[in-house]
Amino acid sequence: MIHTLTLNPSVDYILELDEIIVGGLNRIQHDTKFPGGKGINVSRVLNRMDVKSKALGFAGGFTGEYIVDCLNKENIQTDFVQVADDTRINVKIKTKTETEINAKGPAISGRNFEDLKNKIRSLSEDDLLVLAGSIPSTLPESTYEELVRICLENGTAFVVDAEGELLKKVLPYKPFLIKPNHHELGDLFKTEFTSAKEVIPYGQKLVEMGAQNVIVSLAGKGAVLISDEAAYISSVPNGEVKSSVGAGDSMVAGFLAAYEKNKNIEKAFQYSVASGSATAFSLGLCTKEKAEELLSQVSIEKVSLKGEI
Ligand SMILES: Nc1ncnc2c1ncn2[C@@H]1O[C@H](COP(=O)(O)OP(=O)(O)OP(=O)(O)O)[C@@H](O)[C@H]1O
Ligand SMILES: O=P(O)(O)OC[C@@]1(O)O[C@H](CO)[C@@H](O)[C@@H]1O
Repeated sequence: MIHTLTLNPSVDYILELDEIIVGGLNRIQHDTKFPGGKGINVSRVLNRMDVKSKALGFAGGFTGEYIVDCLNKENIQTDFVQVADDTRINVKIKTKTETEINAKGPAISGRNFEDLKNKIRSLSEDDLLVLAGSIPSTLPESTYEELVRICLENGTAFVVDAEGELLKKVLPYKPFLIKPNHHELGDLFKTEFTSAKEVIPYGQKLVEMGAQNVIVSLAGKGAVLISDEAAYISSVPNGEVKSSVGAGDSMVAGFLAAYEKNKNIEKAFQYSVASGSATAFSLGLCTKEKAEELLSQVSIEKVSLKGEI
């Protein structure tokens, strides 16, 4: 079974207004809240795609209760370690552009972390763990590495969607999939990208460092999948972006949902991009119907890594 791990979940509070006046009183036209955090978004999209998963992580206080309650109401199984402080609230401000204010998250005690590790220890080779998002500031940057070592011992495949050192440190353990966006990839290699093609050699470096499959998203400019056999460049559908919060997580969920059905990397990538765009074109996460409606607009070009196209 797929398990998602959100060490730093959030209540996402989405505020819509024409413009924001810094230093002034702003009245909101529309506001919504969602249970958020990257792993939780993956579980919610998987559920909409009829794939069962269990959401793990740390949750505390009234915000933690809200998240667990929302997930359970959606029939998503949860097994969170209860922590003393409140789960964070992240503010997403949607004007003509999108501004995100992500909080730090609660303190995690040594006991909390031990309890979480015991839950990861109970996974087997029939399970897959998705480790996604930032970690609370009281945990060290080796946290994901420590957890994927447990996965390796138990034969549990894993997927990582994280930034910087958190991501770099898990590569030698051979993640099945990683999904940096082009900014995160650029930060890793101290460079910038303007097109999908430019990303390929850097994706190949991540494959050499251990990743089995690398998806790099470039928002409206497309996406790339690189493995040790080939690279695929994808177009993205045209549409109006309503909120891109969770678009990357929807790509991970879409990829896993499709791969579980057909074991075909190229088709799973196409479904992944359609899912990402379906979320970008929605306020909140995509539905299966919306993702499938966009599928025919996602064209995939295979790029052989041995030279020919
Ligand atoms: N302007 C757009 N037009 C079409 N699709 C888009 C657009 N912006 C984002 N998407 C879809 O969302 C996917 C993920 O976008 P992006 O590269 O912003 O990922 P991310 O930064 O990981 O997302 P997140 O906001 O979840 O952190 C893209 O691959 C694409 O499918
Ligand atoms: O602070 P992190 O953990 O990097 O990201 C958290 C977050 O921005 O990611 C999700 C969208 O991908 C949101 O639901 C959530 O607020």
